[in-house]
Amino acid sequence: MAEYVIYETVAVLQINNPPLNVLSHHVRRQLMSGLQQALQDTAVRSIVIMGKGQIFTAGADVKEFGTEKALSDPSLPTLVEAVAASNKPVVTAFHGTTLGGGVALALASHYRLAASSVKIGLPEVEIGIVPTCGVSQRLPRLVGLQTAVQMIVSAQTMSAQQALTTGLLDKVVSGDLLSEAVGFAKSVEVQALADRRVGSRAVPGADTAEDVLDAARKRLVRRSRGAIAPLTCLQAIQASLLPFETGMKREAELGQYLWTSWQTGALRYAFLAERTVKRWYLPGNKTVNYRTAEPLVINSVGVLGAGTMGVGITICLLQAGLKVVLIEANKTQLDKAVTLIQRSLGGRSHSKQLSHQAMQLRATTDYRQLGEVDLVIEAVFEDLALKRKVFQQLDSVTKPQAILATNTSGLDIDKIASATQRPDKVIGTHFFSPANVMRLLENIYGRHTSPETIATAMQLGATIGKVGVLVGNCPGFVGNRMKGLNFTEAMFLLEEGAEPQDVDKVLEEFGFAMGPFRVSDLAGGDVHWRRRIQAGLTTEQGPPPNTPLLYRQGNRYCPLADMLCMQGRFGQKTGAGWYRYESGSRAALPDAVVHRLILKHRQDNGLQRRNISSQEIVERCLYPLINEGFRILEEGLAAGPQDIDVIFLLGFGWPRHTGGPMYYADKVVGLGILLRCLEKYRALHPRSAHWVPSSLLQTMATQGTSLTAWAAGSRL
Ligand SMILES: CCCCCC/C=C/CC(=O)SCCNC(=O)CCNC(=O)[C@H](O)C(C)(C)COP(=O)(O)OP(=O)(O)OC[C@H]1O[C@@H](n2cnc3c(N)ncnc32)[C@H](O)[C@@H]1OP(=O)(O)O
Repeated sequence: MAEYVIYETVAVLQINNPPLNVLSHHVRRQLMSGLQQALQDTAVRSIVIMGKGQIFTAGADVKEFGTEKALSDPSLPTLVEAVAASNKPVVTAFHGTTLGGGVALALASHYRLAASSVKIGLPEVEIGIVPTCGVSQRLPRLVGLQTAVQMIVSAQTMSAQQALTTGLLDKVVSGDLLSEAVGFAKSVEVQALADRRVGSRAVPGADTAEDVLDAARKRLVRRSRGAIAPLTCLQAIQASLLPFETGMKREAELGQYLWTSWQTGALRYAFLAERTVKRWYLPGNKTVNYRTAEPLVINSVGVLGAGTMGVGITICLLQAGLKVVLIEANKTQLDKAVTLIQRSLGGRSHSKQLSHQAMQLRATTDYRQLGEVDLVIEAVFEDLALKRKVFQQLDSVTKPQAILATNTSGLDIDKIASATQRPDKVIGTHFFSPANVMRLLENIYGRHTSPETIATAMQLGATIGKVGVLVGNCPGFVGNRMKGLNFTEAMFLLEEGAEPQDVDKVLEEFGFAMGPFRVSDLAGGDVHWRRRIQAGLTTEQGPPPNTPLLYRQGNRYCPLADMLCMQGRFGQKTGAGWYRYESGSRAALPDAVVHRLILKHRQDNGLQRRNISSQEIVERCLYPLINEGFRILEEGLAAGPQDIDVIFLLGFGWPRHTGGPMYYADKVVGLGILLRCLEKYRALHPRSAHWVPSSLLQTMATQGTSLTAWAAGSRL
């Protein structure tokens, strides 16, 4: 609701819709009625709009979007324009976070005041819409084009001080916001309003406008990769150079275009999915869930292994204020890791000026130092036998109630847990590299993992700023199990006529930051080569004895990646992989050696080259992965499609504007079309089991059920 209180001549409208004061329909109705009451009351000479509780407002109610309520009277644009039309001065005073629609109200007001700790932002582009309600027209008039572009297109928040400097705020206050705002409102009651109306001003620096817009356009064309909101927002900003009323019309047209686009639905879904997965439950037993399981309190964590992952994990833990004991048998490696960690946390190594966070680190070669920690994250080399040995040791040196987590990207959690006497306290915590940057934490429960252990791992993820997604135990878990198929098909496309750069280009145009071959070169081809060797698919010398070159373990197999690795071409780190890299450069250059290798492979094996369309590249690389997602749901290894989508959005750079693989399949491709496509490729490639449609997909496609609607209904 919104409260209405009079302080002498000032009417204060306070938004009170906890926790985030979103501008839901009932709030807008009360704000509008408060505004009208204040305008009619002759004793009222000025109006303050502010918020109660922790923040001013998180903006429009995203959960109303797509429903009638979003447009119900008064809509946000109607309310904002009523503020702009007020003939009594309106002062908006904000604190905490002020986003989207809150900024729109402020820009329509005559004065803007904020507490010094405020963060102001326009996240609309992230949910695929234009900042309408006059924001795209008033903001450039107030702060100039350059800052407006920066705020609207980057969606980054601005501090109170920055907002004051740019002219967005009239005053920053440090005392009690209510009394400051009331005092300020009184002081402006006699001031003329005409030149306080932002809409009546001209955009400053209009003479350099074209340069600013051109530069922004060039940047966005490069970065947007299929997302339509950023460039549309830029067009709206450009319209601020027109007379205000014409610009407002243009803003409305562009706003409507995005409001009804499929991409805004996908982006909104992504926003909500990231929050939904926090409400975890076991797919096979909903009684075990975030409400019923209590996490243990974790104050100190042991990290075992000071390689790249161990260092990244340690940084996250220290940044969250936890105490960390870092164990590494190799002293040189340990010292190197400590320097990296201290540097990353802003402290200087071997000096007394370590940051407070860095001082919470104890680095040692002695396992016994793990005796008092509440939880250990093992981050040693990805080798089952090694991990089992390490877990046996951990079991003997840690206190009995300590949780033992393994940072594995695909090994069997149950096999690791069975090396201990406490399988109920063993869990997988799969961090993504670089661990201190990537927001995803894939938590894997084993057969014996207790609800308390799961709750603790999920809580730890939240503490260190990650989005934890709970999944079941299977080779590769959810992320790598699905992702592997994408690379498999990408290689088959090389056999059939494509070059690595063709495949990468199409998938980058689809929205991925990097195509599969560039990703492979970045990650190091040897990582997966070792896994294929472990799985018996290949050997360091080539195919295992008596094995056909193009078939392994009953399925079609492409040996090209193995051939590159046998030549020591592991990717960027060796200067050559699917591409070549000039010394010190990360630019992937098409390589004639790879071209000849593919050509020879095709000739030697009688593989016919044909032209492959972009559409086929997308279908071949993405549909098997999606089909596997359906299998994962069918097998009860993920609670819902949101969990899978969040893994891909945050862990694998899946383009956010498509919502994630499962949303994309459901809402963009359509399950019926997906099924027919899988069947088509299954007929063409009968030796690839991943083209066999999952039964869940078949049922849903046949019954015309929507996956997202089905999932929303089954979520706790
Ligand atoms: C023709 C019609 C025109 C209509 C005009 C449309 C105009 C739109 C302008 C806008 O205002 S668009 C909306 C802009 N705002 C956002 O995108 C909100 C972004 N929110 C955030 O960044 C964060 O939530 C936060 C505000 C920084 C707070 O972060 P925190 O980590 O503290 O909390 P969360 O876990 O993120 O959220 C808690 C809870 O609240 C829900 N929520 C957050 N923001 C909104 C919102 N704007 N609307 C509805 N609900 C919101 C969030 O989903 C969580 O709830 P859940 O149940 O756990 O999902």
